[in-house]
Amino acid sequence: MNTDLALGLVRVTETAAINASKYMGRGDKNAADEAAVEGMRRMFDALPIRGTVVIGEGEMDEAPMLYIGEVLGSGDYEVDIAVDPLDGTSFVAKGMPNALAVVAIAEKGSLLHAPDMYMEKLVVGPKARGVVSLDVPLSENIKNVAKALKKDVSNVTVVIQDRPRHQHLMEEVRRVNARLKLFSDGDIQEALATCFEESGVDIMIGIGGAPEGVITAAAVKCVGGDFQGRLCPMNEEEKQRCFNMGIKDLSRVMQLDDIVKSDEVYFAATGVSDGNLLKGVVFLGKDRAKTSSIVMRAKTGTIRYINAIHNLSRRGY
Ligand SMILES: O=P(O)(O)OC[C@H]1O[C@](O)(COP(=O)(O)O)[C@@H](O)[C@@H]1O
Ligand SMILES: [Mn+2]
Repeated sequence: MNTDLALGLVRVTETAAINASKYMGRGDKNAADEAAVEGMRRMFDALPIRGTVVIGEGEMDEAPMLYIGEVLGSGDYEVDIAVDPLDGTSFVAKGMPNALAVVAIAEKGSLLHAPDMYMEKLVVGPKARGVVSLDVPLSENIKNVAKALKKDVSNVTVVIQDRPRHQHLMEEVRRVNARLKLFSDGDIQEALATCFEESGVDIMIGIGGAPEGVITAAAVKCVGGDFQGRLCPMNEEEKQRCFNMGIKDLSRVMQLDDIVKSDEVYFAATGVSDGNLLKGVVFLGKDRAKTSSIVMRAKTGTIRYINAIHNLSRRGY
């Protein structure tokens, strides 16, 4: 795969982030999302790839752009694309921190092709790789992670999205006296934090979006952590959609290598509003904006932080 793609991919998330950040605090999550989608799509089309969206903004009938199956790019290098133009749409609408523009691309045929639905996820960092499973109780996973990290269980921190569907998980964390961190939205950023030791979180578990799951898996592969996922169809129609996309066994826990089959995978993210990992977009004077991004490649394990100052009028914003 062309290694220059890393910079090209950052342009995609930078543009999505700048576009979305114009909607900070306007109370309109759809407008923020649409702006991100437009920016992302435009910059994808400038890349020398022929990319197919394998998981993203919904299926063709329900999403005008970046829908599953959409082909992007102006070259012939074939890749799979997983997109979430704006993770944390409600953060942008409310003018809150932690919104990100994110994307992952990988060698053709290597990313999970699935509908835009829910997925159960379990994520840990590199030192706890191989010691957790979605098939065992959370309490057991916590104990195994404590052992792997050489920590007391009471010092292990589990991060969970604050939703009623996760009540039983929260109770289990409390029952074993581990630490619990809740978040309202944006599970990609929270999950990825488990792979950065200084973040102070060790395990992310819970049900969230499947596109976010595939993108998180790509990022986790780049940093050497562990990811497991299981699709959660909510009704017969969603089950049928999975079967139509070739997913036969819905009860099976998918391992990281099932979701991201190749090492030829890149992940890029740009902060829209300030977050744990990245700063948000800052507008400087009349026509400049500063962005902060991360881009990673699994094959080499390189993690790049890229700060950029954009001249908006010259770039045609
Ligand atoms: O809000 P729900 O239905 O619980 O879904 C959880 C999903 O929503 C998010 O919190 C926000 O996603 P969007 O901003 O892309 O809508 C995701 O990070 C998470 O995976
Ligand atoms: Mn999202």
